[in-house]
Amino acid sequence: MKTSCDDSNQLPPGDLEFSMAAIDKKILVLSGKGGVGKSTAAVNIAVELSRRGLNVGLLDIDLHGPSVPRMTDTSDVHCSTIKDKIVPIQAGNLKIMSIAYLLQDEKQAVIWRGPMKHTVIKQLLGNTDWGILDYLIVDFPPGTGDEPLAAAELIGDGAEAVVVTTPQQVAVGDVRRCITFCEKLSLTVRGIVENMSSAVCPACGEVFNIYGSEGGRKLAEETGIELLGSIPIDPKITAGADEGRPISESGADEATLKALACIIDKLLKDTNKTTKGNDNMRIAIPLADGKLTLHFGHCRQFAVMDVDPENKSITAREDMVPPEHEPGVLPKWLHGMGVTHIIAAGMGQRAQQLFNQNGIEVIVGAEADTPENLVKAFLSESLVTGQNICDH
Ligand SMILES: Nc1ncnc2c1ncn2[C@@H]1O[C@H](COP(=O)(O)OP(=O)(O)OP(=O)(O)O)[C@@H](O)[C@H]1O
Repeated sequence: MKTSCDDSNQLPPGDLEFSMAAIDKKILVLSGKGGVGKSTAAVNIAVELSRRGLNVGLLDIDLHGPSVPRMTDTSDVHCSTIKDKIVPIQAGNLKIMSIAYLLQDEKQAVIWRGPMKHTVIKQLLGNTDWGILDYLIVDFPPGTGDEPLAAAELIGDGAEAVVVTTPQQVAVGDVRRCITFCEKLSLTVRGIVENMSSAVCPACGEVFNIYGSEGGRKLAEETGIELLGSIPIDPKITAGADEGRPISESGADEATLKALACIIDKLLKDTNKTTKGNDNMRIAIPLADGKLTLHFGHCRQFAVMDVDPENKSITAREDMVPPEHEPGVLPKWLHGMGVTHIIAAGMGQRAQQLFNQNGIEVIVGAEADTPENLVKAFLSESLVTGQNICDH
């Protein structure tokens, strides 16, 4: 995988909440035990999603055995920081960050105590310059102990889990413990990946279900959680991972590639990105005294209006306090909340560009009025817009 350290698209320092708000979907890849293929699943899900044109982050917080650098051929890379932000490794539209990039030697993390681990995980999440992402795939520490618990809490609301298991594990309690762990944290379990489910004959390509073929399906039925796919044992996966190649570049068997494609299709199937962007509309209006402010740069509140464009009606309103105004922060914050339009009185060209880069359409020159009146006028195409009085 060809990589470089990305020093473009710098964002100003922000905290964990703001970094996470700019990421549409967070998928935590979990397993009840080590060695079942959790990192393999995390790396390949991230790579495949990025190959489908999505902006993806891959974060490895498996402190005791970070495998992502080896699997992505980035073991020799050391990360730089710019303006307090750690610059992730960039491979196309995939951004990779691993605890291993920050360690002087591999064993360093193993001796850290709980609070130190917590601080490092927080830094990796909040201080990495992820920018705007469609997906962040997180390779979690195995098990359901304190480390994964603390990490899941840091990532916060709205994350989903993918549980990786093997046919042997399906039969024991580890997977169920993982599911209980997710329930306790109110984490949605997006699906189960059954790994090493069968073996492919290298001579004829026939698939043998060494452990029987029903384990994953039965577990899915029993728990009501979708079986995303069953990946066979394929020596090409092991060899590819050791050479830093994802499954799709490892010469893996047809059955393996199909299984991986099935997992990605299912993950994307009901990804409702439209709720945050395409069909629905979310209009943000900077406020002062309940009306559109003429001083955008100083506004202390935004009305965020959900709109049904078909019926030209307002479906919800939420008033939000923005973070401190620093270049690039507001567009990122509003994008993270799924805002598609902003109605302002005046705005500088540079700020407009930043909003546009974040997929937010800017309407300038509106007059001080209530958010409801402005949005109704906008929807009926009667919004009066005059001069763009830029107030910086
Ligand atoms: N389906 C598969 N076929 C063949 N080899 C596989 C398969 N899945 C994973 N492996 C190999 O098994 C080993 C363990 O996989 P991996 O590191 O992904 O597991 P893990 O659950 O993340 O382990 P740990 O918790 O120790 O990090 C790796 O060498 C990997 O290449």
